[in-house]
Formats: sequence, structure tokens, C-alpha cells
Amino acid sequence: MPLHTQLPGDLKQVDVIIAGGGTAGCIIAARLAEADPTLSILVVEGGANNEGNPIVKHPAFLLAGMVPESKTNMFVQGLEEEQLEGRAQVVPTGGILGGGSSTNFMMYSRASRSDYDGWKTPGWSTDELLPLINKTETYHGPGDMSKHGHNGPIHISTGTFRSERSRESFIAAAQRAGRPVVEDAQAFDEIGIQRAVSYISPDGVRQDVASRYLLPKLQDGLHPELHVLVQHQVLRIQFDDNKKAVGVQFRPNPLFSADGEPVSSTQSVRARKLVVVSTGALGTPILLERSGVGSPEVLKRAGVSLVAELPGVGAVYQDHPSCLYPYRTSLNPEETLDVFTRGELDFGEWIKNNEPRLGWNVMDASAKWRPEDSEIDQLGPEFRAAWDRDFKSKPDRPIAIGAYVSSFPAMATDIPRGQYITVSNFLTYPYSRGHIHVTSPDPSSPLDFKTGLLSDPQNLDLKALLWTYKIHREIVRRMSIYRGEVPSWHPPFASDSAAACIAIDEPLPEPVQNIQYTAQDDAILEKFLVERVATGWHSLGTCRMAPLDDDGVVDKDLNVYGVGQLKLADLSIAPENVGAHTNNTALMIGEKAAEIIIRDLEL
Ligand SMILES: Cc1cc2nc3c(=O)[nH]c(=O)nc-3n(C[C@H](O)[C@H](O)[C@H](O)COP(=O)(O)OP(=O)(O)OC[C@H]3O[C@@H](n4cnc5c(N)ncnc54)[C@H](O)[C@@H]3O)c2cc1C
Repeated sequence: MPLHTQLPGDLKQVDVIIAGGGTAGCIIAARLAEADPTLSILVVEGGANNEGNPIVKHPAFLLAGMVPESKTNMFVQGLEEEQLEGRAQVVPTGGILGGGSSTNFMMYSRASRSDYDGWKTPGWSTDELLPLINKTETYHGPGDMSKHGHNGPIHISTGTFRSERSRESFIAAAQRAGRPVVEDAQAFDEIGIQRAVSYISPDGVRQDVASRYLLPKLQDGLHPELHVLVQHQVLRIQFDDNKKAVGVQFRPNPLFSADGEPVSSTQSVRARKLVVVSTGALGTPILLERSGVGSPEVLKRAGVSLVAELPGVGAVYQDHPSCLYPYRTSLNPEETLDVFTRGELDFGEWIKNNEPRLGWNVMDASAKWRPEDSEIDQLGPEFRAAWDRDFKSKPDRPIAIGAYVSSFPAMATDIPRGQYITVSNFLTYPYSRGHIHVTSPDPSSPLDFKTGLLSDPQNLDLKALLWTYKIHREIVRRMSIYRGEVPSWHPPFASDSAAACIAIDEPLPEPVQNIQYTAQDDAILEKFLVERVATGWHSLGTCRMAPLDDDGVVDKDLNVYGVGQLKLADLSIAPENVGAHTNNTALMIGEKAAEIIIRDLEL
């Protein structure tokens, strides 16, 4: 099987090099090999092969990749940010074959119709992209079947377990709180709360792109020209005198060398027809800049010679600012995964006994939140103006998305034993922007990276997060299993405030009244958000597909402006944000890029 940890000596030149074997990259490699098995392709992936890795395969181990010493995620260190009270963000991103699809939390979530239409790029409207999006999936979920795909590699289902009582209590409470509950909020036009489905097969296995697209092609004996080199980092793209991308320089990833062993020297491989960069929204701008493609000022400061002037590279960083709010419940131990978050889970026993909860990602409901018109004015005149401009005429646009989690969201060593639920909020269209740049040609030097979370001058993002906190708390307070908040993860409201955290032994008596937050409560909540808001792990938009004079980096066919034979294909190219968790958009970009390349190379 042509999966290598060392580049074979005779593999000096291929037709197509794909830098990065992540969500989009694996799809591109597999689709190109399928279109023409004689085309020689090399994927260079910084992380390890994911095959057989139990952390990847079993959804229940989703938090295992989040510990700092993990070798399945990379953690990109940001700088201290003034508006976050000096906090620096550390942004995780997939760092193994399959990229984020191998390490993410598997929440199935599709964009809104107005998202891709709003990209205003020929060939990229929602109607044009829908066949490609549906081509990725075999859908086993609820709703109108004509809105989903049924023959694709990625199975979408509820896996082998759902915490029924937890989920139904949340759904019933949402209805009581007056929020819309829908069967399927992933059909591109509906807003509401639904029973979640995930990137998990009905028999409980994670549906990452390496396992579902790429590895089968490496193993079937029919694609001998498809090669994957793992555990190697691409350092630079090489250009000829005509600024045509003709190869890449790479080195073994130091993460996989034995302690103290020096990293062997760099190597290179040539591409006859095309180099595709698919190293993710955090990796791609860095790779371009280190190769001399970017803003002249940034490159000069970093000591990198200029190949092509493209000020848009890394000029924008977008994310979904996020906050997690856990609550105490009356659930039983077998209805959450808190045994895992307390570090008491015996992995071996679960695997041996084929425990159904292994095939569960604890995300039992998902939400697309949108305020009622009457709620907008409470957020101030600036928010009303932004709403009228950006949301009012787009009823498919959620202000935030949420995941309802039947567990505590992190290793739960500092809270009392118990069974928890968590509501996470991700702001979908933040007005804040960050940036990401290199500071030196050395791949191990620190980055000039700021997420920009909560930096919008009108504080619109803060207001939206404030609103989402209040509405989901009202839902949770109406749940039959609700027993109060986990105070250390909620704002420190004064003990005599109606908003103060509580601990109770019974559900709140019906009818539950909404908390009336005072100005002082709001101030405490805002301060808490500034202190706690964090990356939603949905980095995008760092090398936008947009016109050159709008800081674009690639055109509609993903060609990098000003150079030849070089395309980008990952979430870095997203011109604007999407109202969804981002894996589905990355899958779509992989399929779309493959279609474009197959056409361009006349395969
Ligand atoms: C913790 C976490 C949880 C998430 N949960 C969800 C979820 O539940 N649902 C959802 O829809 N989305 C989720 N996402 C987001 C989603 O997984 C990503 O948006 C998506 O995977 C991005 O795809 P991509 O192709 O742009 O990049 P990636 O999938 O990140 O691929 C980039 C690849 O390039 C490799 N690479 C980087 N630099 C180099 C280099 N120099 N040389 C060689 N290789 C390199 C990386 O190792 C990686 O494999 C989550 C993300 C994270 C991090």
C-alpha cells in the first residue's frame, strides 16, 4: 500500500502534489485517483496515519484529542489580545491524516442557503453546490430525504447510542420556552432545534475522510499511482522563474522523531502539473507566506523574499466565538459520559465489550438560534441596525448555533461528582476579525496570530453572545432533569440576584418564569464573556476566494493570483462565514476542488 513514512527514493516527481491530507485534501486525492488511476498523486500530510487509531474510530473518545500532548490535533498559539483582557487563544486544528474530520466532534451541520449564495462567486451558488454536498453523504437522519444524499462515502446517523431522556427533556423544554423545534435544521433553509445526527455510521464508527475516501483507494490495488506520505511537514512551495509552482520542500515532522533525535534535513519533490495546498485555514496562509506569496510588508518583516504580492494572505481570520455552559442534572451515570471526563473510563473494557456508548459523541441535539424581532431592540440600537442590514431579509440565517451535550465538556476533576449537561454556543457571523502571519522563514518560529474575538468596535458580538446565554439558560431551566448551574462555569451573579446560580433537588415548579436580568447582571455577564469567550475551532477565511482588489487570494477556480499551477482548497478560501459547524463546508470544498481540477487537467 503506497502509504509511506519515508518518501521512496524513486518518487522524485509526480503529476499532482497535495500539501495537507485533511478534510478537503483527502477528498481531492481520492476523487482525482478515481478519475484517472494513471495520474500520479502525492499527498504530504504532517500528521500520522489515522488507521486503527481508537481515538479516531470511537466517537466517545472525542475529548482525548484535546489534551495538550495529543498527537491527533495541532494547537496553534496566538498572541495576547487586549480586548480579551490579555488572554491568548490556543486554537486546535486537526493534525492527523483526515485532518479535522478525524478529530472533530462529529456534529453534522450544514450551512444556510444564503451563505454560499452570499459568496457571490460564479459556480459556487447553493444550487450549484448542493449536488456536490449531497454526493459526500449517505444520510440516515430525519426530515425530507430529497434534501440529502444517499450514496456518498460519509454516513450520517445517530450512531449506536443517544441519551434519550436527556435529549427529549431538552426538546420539550425548548418547546415550552417558545423556541422552534424542527425535524431537520440541516436542509439549508430551516432554523430551529433538532434531535442531532452526526458523522457517525449506524454501527458507531466515526466517518472521517481518510477512512471513507482515501484509505480504501490505497488498499484496493487499483490506484498504484496514489501515494500518501505521512508525518512530514511541507515547508515551502517551490516556484520556477515564471512563478509556476513546480514542487514542494518538506521535512519529517519533529513531533514524531524520538526524543532528542535531530530532524533530518529537508527534501523536495516535483510536480509536473499542479500543486494543491490544503493545509487548513491556519496552515495555508503560513505556507504561502513562507514561500514568498503574501503582503510585501509582512514578508519583509519576516525576512522572506517576495515571489508574488498578495496582501490578502492571512489578512483576515474568522472563527465562531464560543462559550460552554454546564448544568447539574438528575441523569443517571449511564446517561452521560461523565465517567470519561472524570478519567474513570476503562477504554479496554468498553472496546472488549463493544459498549454501545462508544458510538456516541454526546451531542444529542443541535440548534440554530435566531432571536424574535421583539428581542432585537433589547440589544441596543447598533444591534438593531446590524440586524436590519444583515439578518432581517435572510430568514435562514442563525445568529448562533448550539450543541446540546449530555456530559460535562472537559476533564471534570475540579467539580463535584455528578451527571452534567452542557450547552455550547457558537456565534455564526461575528463582526470581529483577526489575522495570521509568519514572523520568520523558520517553521518553528512563533506566529503573528490574533483571533480578534470580540474586537468589533460596536460590541455586536458580545451582545449576541449575551442573548444566546440567556435564551439557552431559559430552556435548560425548564428541563425536567435540571438541577442548577455549575457556578464556576457561569457568570458570578450576585447571590441576591434573580440570575444567581442555584443548586436544587427537584425541577423548578411550573410555570417557570424567565429570569429578569438587571443592568448589573448584564455587566457581570459581559465581563464573564470577555474573560471566557474562546475559539469555536472553526477557523476560516484566511486566503479568501474573492476579487484581487477585495484582498482575494484565489479566483473562482481556486487558482492563486499572480502565480501558476497553484490552487488552494480548504477552509482558508471561504470568502465569508457560514451558519454551521464547518466540516460540511470543508467537505464541499474538497468535492468542488476535485471537480475543478478534473476539468482543468482534462482527466
Ligand atoms: C476540536 C474540533 C472540533 C470540531 N468539531 C466539529 C464538529 O463537530 N462539526 C463540524 O462540522 N466541524 C467541526 N470542527 C471543524 C472541522 O473539523 C474543520 O473546519 C475542518 O476539518 C477543516 O477542514 P480543512 O480541510 O479546511 O482543514 P483540515 O481538516 O484541518 O486539514 C488540514 C490538514 O493539513 C495538515 N497540515 C497542516 N499543515 C501542514 C504542513 N505544513 N504540511 C503538511 N500537512 C499539514 C493537517 O495535519 C491537516 O491534516 C471541529 C474542529 C476541531 C479542531
